[in-house]
Amino acid sequence: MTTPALKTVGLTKRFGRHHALSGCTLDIPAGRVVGLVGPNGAGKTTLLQLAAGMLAPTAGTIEVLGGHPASGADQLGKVGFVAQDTPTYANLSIIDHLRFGARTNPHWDQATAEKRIAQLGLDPRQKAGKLSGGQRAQLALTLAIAKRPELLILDEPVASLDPMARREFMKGLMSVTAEDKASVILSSHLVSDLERICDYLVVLVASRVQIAGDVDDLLAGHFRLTGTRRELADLPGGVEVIEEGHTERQSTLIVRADVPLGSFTVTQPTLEDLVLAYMSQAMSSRPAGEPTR
Ligand SMILES: Nc1ncnc2c1ncn2[C@@H]1O[C@H](COP(=O)(O)OP(=O)(O)OP(=O)(O)O)[C@@H](O)[C@H]1O
Repeated sequence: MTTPALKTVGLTKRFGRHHALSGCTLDIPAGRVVGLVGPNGAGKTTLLQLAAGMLAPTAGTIEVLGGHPASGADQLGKVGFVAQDTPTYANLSIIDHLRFGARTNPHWDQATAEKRIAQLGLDPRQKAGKLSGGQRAQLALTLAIAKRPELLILDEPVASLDPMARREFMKGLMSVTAEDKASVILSSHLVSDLERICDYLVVLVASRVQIAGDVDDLLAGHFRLTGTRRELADLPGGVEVIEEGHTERQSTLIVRADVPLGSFTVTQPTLEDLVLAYMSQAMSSRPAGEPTR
């Protein structure tokens, strides 16, 4: 069996009395592009920072590529991390950033870094402080890619980008994953940002993992049922209702099922339908009055 990219058991992070991440258990195979989706404050950054070794767990365990996060030079060299605010040094030029990368990373790939900067049309002498938000995000991604990491962790990499820049960023990322076979974990509020490139999905809401798995398996195991309330009242065993919506004439259910549903009107939900269903299930099962943070 190959070593998982990320394995957590009961991983929990508290800040004071507040749970930012609760009992998170994941076993994500290597070689995947993983979408970590959840609303504001769900715990996405906390999980990614635990994986990057920037935070220590309160309870539970976490392994990244079979090792402890940030446990030494070897482990640090295997993981590239781009934080949410895509930090760069404002007074250093792009070329200085590449020099710094070359000096601090044992597997640094200068040719790839220079090629990406040229493809992006950036002037290597430009100071990072003078770049736009999107260009800075591209520079931070270039630095992370040129490390040649086995796992690339990107925290909301497209949040500050306009739609064109989003597309360019995702295109760049796709070419990297195709060439390098690296594992990638990237977070977003929106599944629409991720669904074209991710083959594995983790939905995190209110500090808990709601569902995680292979995108194809998730889609194959979930269904949208439509009919009258009466028709849908009597579901067979093995069907779990994730979300339900009713109008006077028609009811719609998103269900998870491992039994035939031949007697119902069944269509295939999109990945976005599925994520929204799990998000609303998690929000509605939160006890009344429980704060979101
Ligand atoms: N250093 C900290 N001290 C106290 N609370 C924190 C700290 N970092 C995060 N939190 C809290 O933990 C929860 C999870 O935060 P986190 O940043 O992981 O969420 P997120 O899913 O990344 O949110 P967003 O999409 O808004 O970036 C939030 O309620 C946040 O306020």
